[in-house]
Amino acid sequence: MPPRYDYDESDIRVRPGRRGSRPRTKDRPAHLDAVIAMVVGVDRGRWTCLYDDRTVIAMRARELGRTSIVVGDRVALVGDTSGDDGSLARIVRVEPRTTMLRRTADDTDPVERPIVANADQLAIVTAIADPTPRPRMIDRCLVAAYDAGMDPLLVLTKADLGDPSAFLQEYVALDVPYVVTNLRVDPPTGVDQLRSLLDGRVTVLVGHSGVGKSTLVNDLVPQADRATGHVNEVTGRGRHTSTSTSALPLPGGGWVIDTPGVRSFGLAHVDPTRIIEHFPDLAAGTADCPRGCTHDEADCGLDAWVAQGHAGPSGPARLASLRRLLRSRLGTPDPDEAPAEN
Ligand SMILES: Nc1nc2c(ncn2[C@@H]2O[C@H](COP(=O)(O)OP(=O)(O)OP(=O)(O)O)[C@@H](O)[C@H]2O)c(=O)[nH]1
Ligand SMILES: [Zn+2]
Repeated sequence: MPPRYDYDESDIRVRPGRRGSRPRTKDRPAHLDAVIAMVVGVDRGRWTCLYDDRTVIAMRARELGRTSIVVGDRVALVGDTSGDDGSLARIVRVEPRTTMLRRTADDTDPVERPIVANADQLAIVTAIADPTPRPRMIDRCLVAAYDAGMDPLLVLTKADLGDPSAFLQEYVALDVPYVVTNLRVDPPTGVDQLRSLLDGRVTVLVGHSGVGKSTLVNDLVPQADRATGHVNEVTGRGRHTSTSTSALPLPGGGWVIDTPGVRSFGLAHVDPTRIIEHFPDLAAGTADCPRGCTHDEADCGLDAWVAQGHAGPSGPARLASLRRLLRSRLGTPDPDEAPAEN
């Protein structure tokens, strides 16, 4: 079998170039001299890449058209890869991706927005209080993680503000690993455990503003300097870091990728008939469903199954969450969900 490449739609759509002379995908030069770098930041048409411990700023080659290039992507660079001040390399190719975390603006928006490539873990960061946990947002993130082929991880912050057991009880049936942190004690608790869960992996952090993501990242990556507004040494860009996605190397190996601004996941790209598969605690309960059950209808077998306690104490809430998601996905907006932000 030929290798599968995760080409963007702009690679396969045959459309004449604006001047009619742009090379087609198959005619692209091979760029045998290219080096492979990792994209660690994106800002206004410039990609910050890490190659051989050098931070190289690059632009996108014209021949790539509108191919999306996101943090985590492995890219082929040509031109000036010195990383010297003012130097600019050129991205000529995006390597095949192992995973792609995507979202849409809302549940019916047809435009997919790729967020991060090649990450293998999605850390869903929630505060025990301040701000109040939003279980449906967490369920959405879980669906996004499973759909992207990433392992979810629950990070529950601000343990000084309340008892996490009730919250965790909601997710026991899911078998999702979790860690509880408290940075208001000396020494802070949970951070070492979190560090070991991130070790050697590429983890994307998502969560609402104020849950303590930046504080955690600063703890995990001492030179991260998140959200201070200074030029960031690792990403090399001068923009206020908390407004752009960036990948930071963990001292113990692996990467942590902070995604400020991703407050919600639109899931228009997830096939509604597959959403149930992303609720592993409920999926087994569909055995008694009628053929083609949408799981949001009177005959659905899930009601009885959940009522019998098979999905644990959180079953009813999770079933309600599944149905909200299905309705939203099918175009009935949920008034309680905050609109997604870019
Ligand atoms: N009580 C308590 N507060 C914490 C803890 N960790 C962080 N905070 C505070 O929570 C507030 C928000 O933390 P940030 O790290 O800025 O939160 P964030 O998720 O990065 O928010 P954005 O930058 O807006 O995306 C800050 O005032 C932190 O000091 C904790 O363990 N307990
Ligand atoms: Zn059903």
